[in-house]
Amino acid sequence: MTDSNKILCFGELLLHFAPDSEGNWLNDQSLKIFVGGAEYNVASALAQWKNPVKLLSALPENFVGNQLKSQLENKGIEILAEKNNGRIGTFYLSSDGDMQNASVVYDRFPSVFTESDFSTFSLDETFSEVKWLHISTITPALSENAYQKCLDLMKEAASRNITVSLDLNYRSALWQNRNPFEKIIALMPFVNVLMGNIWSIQQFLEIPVEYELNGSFDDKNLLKQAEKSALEIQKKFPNVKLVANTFRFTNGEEVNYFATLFADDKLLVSQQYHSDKIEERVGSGDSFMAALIHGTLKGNSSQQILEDATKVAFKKLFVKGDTINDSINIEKL
Ligand SMILES: O=C(O)C(=O)C[C@H](O)[C@H](O)CO
Repeated sequence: MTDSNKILCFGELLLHFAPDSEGNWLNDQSLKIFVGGAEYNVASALAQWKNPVKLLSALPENFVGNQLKSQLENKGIEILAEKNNGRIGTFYLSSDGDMQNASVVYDRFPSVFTESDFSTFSLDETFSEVKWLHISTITPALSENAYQKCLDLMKEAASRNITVSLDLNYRSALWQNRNPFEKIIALMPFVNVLMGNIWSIQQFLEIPVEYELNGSFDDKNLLKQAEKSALEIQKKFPNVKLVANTFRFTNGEEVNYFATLFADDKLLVSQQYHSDKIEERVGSGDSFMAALIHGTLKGNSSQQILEDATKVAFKKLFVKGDTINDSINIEKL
């Protein structure tokens, strides 16, 4: 029997158009394009660190789809691609923009992913050699089929003893006029590793931020709240073994960054990082998630997992594009 050692990620592959914010790209007739998508970003980092990875996604049946497929394969990502005549989803975000605010323009409805019924691959094929499943809260927001597939994959993973991770990343443009609570709460019983922050936990799981916070990154109440939220999560969902929180405080170009990990009934706190100038606001959380998966699968201590993931995520703030590059080697941070 072959050992199960693959990480399966499920999510939409996107093209990210990154114009400069002054609009010079129009005169220059030149636009930066990155390949993105939260789960793809995780898969890409994991593959770069030599983990066997599969991505369940969707690709159009045209040369764009074929070229993307080759690109992924060259990176060492095995792709299970649903196919139809749709187009690849895209988003526009200027080179200094932030996914979390209104500056992102999505153009992904419909797309080959949002139109898919995800029926091409059987569960046996999808889960063959898999030991970890990763999904983010972006995917269940995309279509009823995508949400249903998240639920089916998570249920199946739990029944096969496959670890399940969920990144609680909130994209307001995707949940307009909808409360995500009901959908996300239905996924939670199958989750073992959760990543987010005290505010996304409040947003998705309705576990409130109760401590008064003064807005500064060294407010001790942030830690008290991180512990309280994690305890509450474990009370409601005992299968959750790890809860990671990232704390990114940006003020203009300046950034302060640290993270926490609740593991074995204890809140661990990482080293703090500071820079006067942030270079890239996209993909840092995804690189944190990838490092969390990598370190857990390697059997590293919880404190080392946390320190490595925090350092990776901080370094990603200086790497352009949605994914990490060779400058971030988790074995030599
Ligand atoms: O917003 C989305 O749906 C994306 O997946 C795009 C980005 O790559 C992702 O948000 C970065 O975390």
